[in-house]
Amino acid sequence: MLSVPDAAARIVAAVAPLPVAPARLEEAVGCVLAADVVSPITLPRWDNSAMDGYALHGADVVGATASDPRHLPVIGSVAAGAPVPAALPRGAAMQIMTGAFMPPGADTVIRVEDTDGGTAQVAIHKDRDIGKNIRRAGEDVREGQVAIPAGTGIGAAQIGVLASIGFATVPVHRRPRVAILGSGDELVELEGFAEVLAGRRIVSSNRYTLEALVRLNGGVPMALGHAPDSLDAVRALLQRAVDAQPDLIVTSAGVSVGEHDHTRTAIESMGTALDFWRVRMRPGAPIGFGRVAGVPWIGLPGNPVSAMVTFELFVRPTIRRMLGHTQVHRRPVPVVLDEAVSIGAKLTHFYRAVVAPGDDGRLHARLTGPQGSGILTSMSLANALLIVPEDASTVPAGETLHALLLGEDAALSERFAL
Ligand SMILES: Nc1nc2c(c(=O)[nH]1)N[C@H]1C(S)=C(S)[C@@H](COP(=O)(O)OP(=O)(O)OC[C@H]3O[C@@H](n4cnc5c(N)ncnc54)[C@H](O)[C@@H]3O)O[C@H]1N2
Ligand code: MOO
Repeated sequence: MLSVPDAAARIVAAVAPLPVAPARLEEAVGCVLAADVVSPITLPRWDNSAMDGYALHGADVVGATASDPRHLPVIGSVAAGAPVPAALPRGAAMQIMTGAFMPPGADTVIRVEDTDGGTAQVAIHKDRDIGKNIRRAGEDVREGQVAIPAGTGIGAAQIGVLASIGFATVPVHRRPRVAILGSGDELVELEGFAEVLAGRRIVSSNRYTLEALVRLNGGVPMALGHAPDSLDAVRALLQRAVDAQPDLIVTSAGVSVGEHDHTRTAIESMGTALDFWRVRMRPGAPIGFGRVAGVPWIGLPGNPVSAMVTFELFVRPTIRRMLGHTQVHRRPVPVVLDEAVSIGAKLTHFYRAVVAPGDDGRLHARLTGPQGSGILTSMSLANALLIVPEDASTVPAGETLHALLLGEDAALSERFAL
């Protein structure tokens, strides 16, 4: 049985970033830039005002105070979007709005709060901002400069930069199309909820969690439903998945040792050997990896928590690698245990936990409650997976272990990672 890091490394090494294609800027969020983006323009393009106020020559208002203001004639007004104004002579002021061109000659904008007056005459009663409140041409980006380097993940800020320098499309690695399929006679999708009410079936929640996880991580989910528990049906569904030409096939269930666990057998019967099956972890031990008709396949266990945990550890990094990310794994953060934890088997355990900063400035962890791998609410309450090493039978409260932060709280990792 492989360790978790070895298994993850093996899967990630077996895939590569997908081919590069232009994406519409609006659709590029979550992708990775495949080439340096060189700015065709300088930004800001011209010196402009950072404040609403009066443009003037600083030398004209030296020493201005509320009790000893400087009075200047206002010779015009310039708004954002208006043409470049006339030059400003000494001894005069021009009303100016945030973002408007600076009139040539002016070296200062005094904000409106530090003035009294209007459109004909202005009294300046503070000289604190002499030489200030001007956004200089080129202070953001310069023409010919790499505005965003290849390999950068595209978030909202990158979208903003790319838009402001005129990129309507950007070169990115194509998003992986991920086929999601399940198996089990007990399953229905939501349309069949009456069967659940009648006590005969359960909802195939994995179909929904895996689809959401694929989407959240930048892939394109293709939910292909589930097959009944027969080798032929599982094989037929796998063939449908292959025919849909995905970049990755993710199955849930059918990888354990039960009489109805057909996924592995089906895969093997389709002419491909498994690369590995089983990892020294709980939940999720029966995870498998291989290829079906050349398409990488990750076989997740059916238990809903196991499917989610193994997705985080194995599928997410695979999607990220295909998207072109270099940092594909979550970075473990040290956490202080607020309760003792113990493990039953010599396997690395991933416990659902709530992690939050404590008064000591460190992250603290407590479990979400019962940890059965069918208890999906334990996952919905958690913002982290607590990693309990296989050689630690009991770890007392107060000790430090590591955790993987999930979802929105993953951003905390950067602050607390070692
Ligand atoms: N004798 C043994 N039995 C089991 C072992 C073992 O080592 N020896 N391992 C257990 C562990 S751990 C896991 S995890 C499961 C893995 O089972 P499979 O991946 O083969 O999945 P199934 O047996 O079909 O289902 C397990 C469980 O999950 C539910 N399920 C399946 N698909 C879905 C879905 N799409 N949505 C929601 N829930 C689903 C299914 O109803 C079962 O309750 O095996 C243990 N057994
Ligand atoms: O490994 Mo199973 O995934 O514990 O529930």
